[in-house]
Amino acid sequence: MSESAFPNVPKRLGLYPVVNNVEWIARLLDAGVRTIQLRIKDKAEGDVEADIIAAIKLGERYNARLFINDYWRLAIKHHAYGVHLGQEDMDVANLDAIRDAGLRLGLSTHDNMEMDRALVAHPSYIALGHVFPTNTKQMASAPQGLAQLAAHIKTLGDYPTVAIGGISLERVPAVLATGVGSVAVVSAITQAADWRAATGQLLELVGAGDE
Ligand SMILES: Cc1ncc(COP(=O)(O)OP(=O)(O)O)c(N)n1
Ligand SMILES: Cc1nc(C(=O)O)sc1CCOP(=O)(O)O
Ligand SMILES: [Mg+2]
Repeated sequence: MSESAFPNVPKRLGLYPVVNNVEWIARLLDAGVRTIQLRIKDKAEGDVEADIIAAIKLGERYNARLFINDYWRLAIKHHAYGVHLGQEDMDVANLDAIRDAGLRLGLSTHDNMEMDRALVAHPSYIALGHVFPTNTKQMASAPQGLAQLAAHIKTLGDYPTVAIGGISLERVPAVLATGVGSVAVVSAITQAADWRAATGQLLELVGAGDE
């Protein structure tokens, strides 16, 4: 792995919905979201390529920061803003190819060891999870909680950071108090009784991120 850094992202990426289809990307960009992730799981590349192309086009139209989860080859091929990868993904992805193509990279971390490993790659941002229990994804580790999150944010200093996992609207103020630059959510939006109202309230609290 080379020692060069990935392209910068703003320190504050703001509200960061993680969604599993293009319809959500379209509605959330229209609602004012400017950092977003397309997270489709466990499909063949040929079955997701059209959705990835459509999501990237939407991201460009709204001048938004669209990250593609997992499908790094397609993200490179179609010039996405960025890619999000987990620790296991790092074992198989070609990080040099992602960086050489000029894409930003976000990496997941869940503890000190994973943070150290991620930092060696000099990603554009570090995601820290899961903060609270979550029903959206089966996690191998325990929730890290707010105190551990705050300690990690302090260690990371000026590095762009994203908190994820079990973050509800009610929990956002405490999460922001750790100094984290971005709040990633799935169910707080996609399972909300009124997604538009939830997104508006979340944007009000977290912001859409810096330019
Ligand atoms: C912003 C953000 N943080 C963490 C993750 C989780 O990524 P990963 O560990 O690779 O797990 P999957 O999402 O691929 O199941 C994420 N997607 N986004
Ligand atoms: C996709 C994902 N990754 C996590 C991590 O900790 O790496 S937690 C998570 C799911 C987050 O969903 P919700 O906002 O509904 O809890
Ligand atoms: Mg992954």
